Amino acid sequence: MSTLKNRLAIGSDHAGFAYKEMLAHWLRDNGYEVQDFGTYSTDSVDYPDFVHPVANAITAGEFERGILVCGSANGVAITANKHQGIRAAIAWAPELAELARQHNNANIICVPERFVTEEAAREIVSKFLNTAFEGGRHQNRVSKIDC
Ligand SMILES: O=C(CO)[C@H](O)[C@H](O)[C@H](O)COP(=O)(O)O
Repeated sequence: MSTLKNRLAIGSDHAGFAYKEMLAHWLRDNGYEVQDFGTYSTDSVDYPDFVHPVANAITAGEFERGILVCGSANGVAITANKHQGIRAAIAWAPELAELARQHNNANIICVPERFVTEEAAREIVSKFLNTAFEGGRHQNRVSKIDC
């Protein structure tokens, strides 16, 4: 049964394509419903073209959480965070994904394909999906992000 909790939006540019494909297959094998917003090859593209649709789908309430992949994760994070209500965090280690959920209530995790292994990428995404926001003092801060 499809619930918002197990529906995920995923996107990448060409430099994140391989890991986006790997992560999408792995997540589907683990029971998630994954909508792939592209890109769909390693042909050079512009990451904003594939980030904005993911961010828009989340802010529209179609998904609670998203995964974005590019070479360094910088481009996809910078772009996603232009959207009100998006809290996109870069993580190159599982601990950073965990903190992004615990302290920042991140709703998008950005993975740097060119700087982490496939296994690390899966661990990062797993931490992102399986860590709760701590609220409390952190909620006061998160509530002040959108201007
Ligand atoms: O924004 C980025 C760099 O900080 C992303 O990592 C892109 O994937 C990267 O810029 C793509 O680089 P390329 O040389 O055009 O493959």
